[in-house]
Amino acid sequence: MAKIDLVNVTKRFNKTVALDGIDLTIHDKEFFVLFGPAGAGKTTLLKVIAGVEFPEVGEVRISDENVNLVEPAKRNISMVFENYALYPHMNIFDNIASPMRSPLYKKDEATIKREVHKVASMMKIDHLLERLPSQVSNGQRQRTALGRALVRDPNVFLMDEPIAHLDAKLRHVMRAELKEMQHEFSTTTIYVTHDYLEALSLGDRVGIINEGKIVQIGTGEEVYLTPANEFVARLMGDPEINIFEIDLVDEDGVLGGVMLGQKKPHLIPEDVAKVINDGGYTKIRIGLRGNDFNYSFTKVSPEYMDATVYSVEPIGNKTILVVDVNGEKLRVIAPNDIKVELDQPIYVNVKMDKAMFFNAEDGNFIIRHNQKQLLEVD
Ligand SMILES: Nc1ncnc2c1ncn2[C@@H]1O[C@H](COP(=O)(O)OP(=O)(O)OP(=O)(O)O)[C@@H](O)[C@H]1O
Repeated sequence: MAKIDLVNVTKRFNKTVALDGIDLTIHDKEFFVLFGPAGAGKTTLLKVIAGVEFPEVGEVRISDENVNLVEPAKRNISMVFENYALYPHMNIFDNIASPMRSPLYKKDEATIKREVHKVASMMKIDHLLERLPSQVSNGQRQRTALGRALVRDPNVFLMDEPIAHLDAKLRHVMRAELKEMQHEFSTTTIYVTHDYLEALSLGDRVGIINEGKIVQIGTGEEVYLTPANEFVARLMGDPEINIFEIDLVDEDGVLGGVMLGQKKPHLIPEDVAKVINDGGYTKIRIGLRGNDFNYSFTKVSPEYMDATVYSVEPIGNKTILVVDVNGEKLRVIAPNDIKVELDQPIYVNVKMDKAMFFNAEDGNFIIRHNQKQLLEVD
């Protein structure tokens, strides 16, 4: 049982502010994903919770107790890093058992045997217990490291990109397994990643961190569908979301947006128009993900904009088309069997009902169509 509170936590390394006044509560038994770009402060945040870095300002509380002065070994926190350090001379069983043989958390051998087998079966490595780390695969080594961290029954489980170095296929498998195991953990977990798919699929909630500050906290759906600002929108998704300016035009009380060098405005959905009008926003940018376009090789209607194919990048089960609309390059997702030539004419229309509207002044999210209903859907 452990709830974690960070209260105004600031950590500097000389002139670098790694954590800048972080206020954050992780609920008991929550699987919380910390997501952000390189250098954002993710690892430092874990280290402050583990007690291996000390914040200059602020408080770390575990289960409502201030642990600032509690040394790392006494916090009963397990950490798994990308570079799992297994003992090379010990077999998998002894590696997993090692925390339970340490003086601080010592258990009797019968308990150790039971716990190692339980965890090993959860990790699907129970047939490998006699082998040395050098005799198992990368993925199995990683599972051993996860098992070793789990076996101690820690109050808190900190994982720093534990599967980042695995190849894409194995990462996919491990991601699915971690999700399955999540229910069995029942241990408050903070999981660091810079892979947005991992963030979206694993977390009860996702916290997005940038330059030492928490930018947004929400469920995967919330941060994907309603990112707090353009920065979060750009982080979430591959290919990156398209964000460009539109000029608002009011024709007899109906709000439209002129975009991408077109003459005719696109109609802005009524619920969005109301929020934009009520908020007095004048400079707007819209965000559209790769799926939020229709395209055709014939001009099916006047709304379709003239474009040309700028580049074609097949990636597995889809193709990313970069199309040029009046000099603006848009990333559009197409099926992987699409037949297309460079510089070929193409006609593109935007799905305004999918567009996210941002305030161009500060990059903050304003609204999208049907927002409330979208977030209510399970
Ligand atoms: N021991 C240290 N000494 C000096 N600067 C440090 C130290 N540890 C971290 N930093 C700096 O603090 C900032 C945050 O680093 P941190 O490792 O927490 O980022 P991160 O989000 O985990 O990045 P990554 O995804 O690249 O691992 C960075 O600018 C980093 O260079």
